[in-house]
Amino acid sequence: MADFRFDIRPLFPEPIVRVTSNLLPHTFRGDRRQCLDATSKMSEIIDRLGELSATSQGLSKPVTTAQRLRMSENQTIYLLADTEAGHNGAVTGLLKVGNKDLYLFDEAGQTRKVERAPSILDFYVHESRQRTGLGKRLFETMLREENWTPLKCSVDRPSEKLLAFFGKHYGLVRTIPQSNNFVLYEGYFNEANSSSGHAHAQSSQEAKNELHITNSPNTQLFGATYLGEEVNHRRHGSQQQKQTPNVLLQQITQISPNGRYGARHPTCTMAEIISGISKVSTKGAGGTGNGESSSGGHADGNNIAEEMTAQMDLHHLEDQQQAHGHMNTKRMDLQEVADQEEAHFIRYGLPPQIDSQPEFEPEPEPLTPPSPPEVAESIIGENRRPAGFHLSKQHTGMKNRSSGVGMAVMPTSKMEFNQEEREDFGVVKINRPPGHNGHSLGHDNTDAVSTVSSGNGGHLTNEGYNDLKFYHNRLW
Ligand SMILES: CC(=O)SCCNC(=O)CCNC(=O)[C@H](O)C(C)(C)COP(=O)(O)OP(=O)(O)OC[C@H]1O[C@@H](n2cnc3c(N)ncnc32)[C@H](O)[C@@H]1OP(=O)(O)O
Repeated sequence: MADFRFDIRPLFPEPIVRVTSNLLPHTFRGDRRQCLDATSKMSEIIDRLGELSATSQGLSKPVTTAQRLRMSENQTIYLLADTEAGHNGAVTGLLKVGNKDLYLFDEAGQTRKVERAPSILDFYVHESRQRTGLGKRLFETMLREENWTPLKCSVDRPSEKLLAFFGKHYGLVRTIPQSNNFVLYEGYFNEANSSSGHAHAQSSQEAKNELHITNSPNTQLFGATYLGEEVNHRRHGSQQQKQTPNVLLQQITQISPNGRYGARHPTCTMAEIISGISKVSTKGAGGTGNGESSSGGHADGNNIAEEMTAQMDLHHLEDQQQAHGHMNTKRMDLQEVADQEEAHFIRYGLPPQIDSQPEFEPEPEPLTPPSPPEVAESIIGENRRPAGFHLSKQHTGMKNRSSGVGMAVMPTSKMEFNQEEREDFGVVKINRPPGHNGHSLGHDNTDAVSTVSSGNGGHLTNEGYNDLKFYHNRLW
């Protein structure tokens, strides 16, 4: 059994506790000092149980760690303890669940995207207590708390023991073949079987949007967005689209890609900054100098500065928390992506697939003291001088290379990628509506003629588009 050098009983006023990203039992009440103590102990418990589970499943690296739970937004761990065991009590089981966006085959072999699918991610009962009903007890508690049914659970690469467990306790035997590592049981897509209504609503939404997807790299990268658009277009015609211009935008938001491409990004990204610049430059359309640009965009510029200051305050707070062992920032850099791929390899012996959505979360950055902040240079017209505030590396993107780049290439309302001809690397057309060639500087789509740069047009391409290289060099 998993016993510890400390008394686990204060952490387990109930035999089963629920732990989320704050690493505290759901029952926890205490002051700051007690909170730190509890998170540290809970981390140790989760790490140990995660290791035991990995060993039991023959994995070389745990799927469950405290650090990963801390970095995840929608995962929950249920821990089962025997407070009577030994001097300090013992922890006997762990069940990690979460919601995943999955591409799944239904019984007819059609691909469906299911958002926030209830998923069983890691399940372990100590060897000395297996087959005594503890697994069922833990699982039933989880079902109650999450308001899930066994049939609606997708199971991430179940072991033989877990398959037997589902068969014995819930009569679930017949699975729907999948191309990824998740196992679903027949009846998963039957709407009548939806317990919480969550999955039901999902299916209706899918049917509405015709979310059958192709296997093309574009679909994998950008999701099924344009299929929905096409269907909408065919069904309702372009008039409908004009009447509801944000329907497509909404689809783009809703049908975001999953896997690492769908990972939440920090709000301060190069794409957003460029987008902010475009807004500013709109005011100075046709202008050629700094004066027009900055005066026109003064209010927006202030807004951006305020926003960045607010974010800076927030992240400064996070930096302080990091120094105290509270790493709540959700960041992912290239090393982390590599780590996740490695974790996937460990679990599956396969390279990760975009739509398999295996259980991997962004690894946190190592616990290091916050680096000295850098002074950011304002990018807004005349305001291009050292800002009156400090930005951390996170704001400048120095440590967020993958996230920043990800956002930079994600289709947003401000960026499009329907290039009609080959262009130089690093050139991004901003807010050029489909079908427009955007060659005219006098065009009313003023975002495409940003005057935020130095005024001589030196940061526009020959064709009048913002040159990403310029912003890249300024910001990164
Ligand atoms: C997504 C994932 O996490 S996959 C990994 C699942 N975890 C593991 O394989 C780790 C090792 N196994 C375990 O930790 C446990 O066996 C669990 C979590 C699967 C089940 O917990 P238990 O406490 O054993 O479950 P519980 O006692 O409620 O139910 C027992 C039933 O589970 C199945 N089961 C449990 N252990 C075994 C086993 N060694 N061999 C075959 N079936 C088993 C059987 O159906 C068993 O019923 P039976 O004893 O009548 O045959």
